[in-house]
Amino acid sequence: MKILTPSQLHKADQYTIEHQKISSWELMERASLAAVEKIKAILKAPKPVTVLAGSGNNGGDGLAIAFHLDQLGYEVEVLVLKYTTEYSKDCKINFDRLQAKTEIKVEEFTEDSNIESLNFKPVIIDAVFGIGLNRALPEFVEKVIKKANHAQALRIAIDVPSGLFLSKLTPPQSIVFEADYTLTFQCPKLNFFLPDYGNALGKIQVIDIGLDKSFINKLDSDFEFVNKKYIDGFYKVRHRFSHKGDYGHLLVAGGQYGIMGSVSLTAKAALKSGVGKVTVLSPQCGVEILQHSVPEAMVIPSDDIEQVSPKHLNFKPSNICIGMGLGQSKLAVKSLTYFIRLSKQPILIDADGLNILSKNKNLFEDLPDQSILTPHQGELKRLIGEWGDQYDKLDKMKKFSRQYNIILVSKDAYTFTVYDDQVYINSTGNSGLATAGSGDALAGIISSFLCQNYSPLESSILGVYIHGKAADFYTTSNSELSLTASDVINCLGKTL
Ligand SMILES: NC(=O)C1=CN([C@@H]2O[C@H](COP(=O)(O)OP(=O)(O)OC[C@H]3O[C@@H](n4cnc5c(N)ncnc54)[C@H](O)[C@@H]3O)[C@@H](O)[C@H]2O)[C@H](O)CC1
Ligand SMILES: [K+]
Repeated sequence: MKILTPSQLHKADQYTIEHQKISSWELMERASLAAVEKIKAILKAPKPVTVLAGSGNNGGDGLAIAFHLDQLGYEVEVLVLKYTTEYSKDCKINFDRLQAKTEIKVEEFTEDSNIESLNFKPVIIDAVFGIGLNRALPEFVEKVIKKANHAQALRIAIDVPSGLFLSKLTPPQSIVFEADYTLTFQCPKLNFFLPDYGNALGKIQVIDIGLDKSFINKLDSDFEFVNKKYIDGFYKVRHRFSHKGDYGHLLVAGGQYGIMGSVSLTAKAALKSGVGKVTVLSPQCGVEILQHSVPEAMVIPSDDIEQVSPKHLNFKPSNICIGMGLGQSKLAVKSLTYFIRLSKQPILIDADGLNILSKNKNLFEDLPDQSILTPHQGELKRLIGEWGDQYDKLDKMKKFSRQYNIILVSKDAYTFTVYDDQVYINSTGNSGLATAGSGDALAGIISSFLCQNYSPLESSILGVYIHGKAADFYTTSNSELSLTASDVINCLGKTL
């Protein structure tokens, strides 16, 4: 799903209005009715609602939502935060409709209003600002939002949590509506996925309001929101008449004394993601552990008891995955160098392998094209250097990926896969993934798809997607904090 900018969305609005021969008010009504359906599903039963409405079209949405909730028997009150002298055309239509057709109490708030008397119902709907916010919130609006954020209420933002900027980064310490749910129209917005105010979004639900698809398809965007529809576009169905040779042979190289679980998780995750065969190059101390923990994997003992060492292989791996538990000793550096130079296919480098790369940048020249690096944020900083703000970080990631022709999987609350100036933002996963071994499992999953003839970019996008999907499956019946990397692996079979 393309991630569009506010100006692209405005253009799509206009095009749709002209080509579907509808009025802007009808488009607003369509959007608002769709939002009401989502609100009903979230609330499950009517609850008293306070609608905070602005005087622009986001406010117009809010007034339409108030009207339709009232028609459904909800107890609704409306607070209009009149931050412009005039209502937008469509907002005014909805304002007049409320006055004419309902008994709803509509209170107009301006900068001279007394905020102390303000109370909220158990559900607060934020329709104050949407994609049109272009400067700091008026002070009186800030005060109302701050009070709403402290109220004992369920908070639902319409289109964008008010106070969040979309066309630039929101200044630190800004007041932003802290939504439990954000119901956003047509596509998510890039700033939703940046850590600065990412927690203000709550659960994001995208509402397709029928903007003209042919127009949207022609729009350029560097950002793709990866959902199931996107995955279905390249996911391969297996054929009955196939054999394990069709699904590749992965070499996993890593582990050291006391950290054998890392490669065990990687090997298991690779097997649970469909690779044909896995061989682990393991320190001698880990051979028995691996034979017990992952009987489906073959094991080659390193020449060293406690660490991996360069090793002549008696088979040609389809792809190599290296780094987890590798350590950063001289021998580890030698091993990484050896396998980077041995591999003619894209190689996946994770964990200590990345830290070694950061300290031996000469190795980048030897990386096969479209190799995959899977750093968490600390490892990313060591790879690409410190960044200023989040936009600077995005630029640095794109530049790094282009400079070395590699796929960069930046693991975070929303994992960004970066290649060829495109950024693929994953839609699955949850906070439970912030747990030991989660990255080892991801490395195995992505490597597994590499061996199954997905392109390195597809392998990365698909691997990140099902890694998060497995975590989401687990947390449908378990808490996020109880999630372990083994749970992710055990749930992989539930993902596609
Ligand atoms: N295709 C869609 O996504 C549709 C979206 N709809 C809704 O329309 C809003 C966007 O409406 P717009 O009037 O452009 O902007 P806002 O309502 O977000 O802002 C109101 C207005 O206020 C002015 N303004 C901006 N910043 C400030 C400020 N800090 N202080 C005072 N005034 C400010 C500016 O002029 C804005 O225009 C979108 O989010 C959806 O909710 C349609 O309903 C359906 C199609
Ligand atoms: K809003």
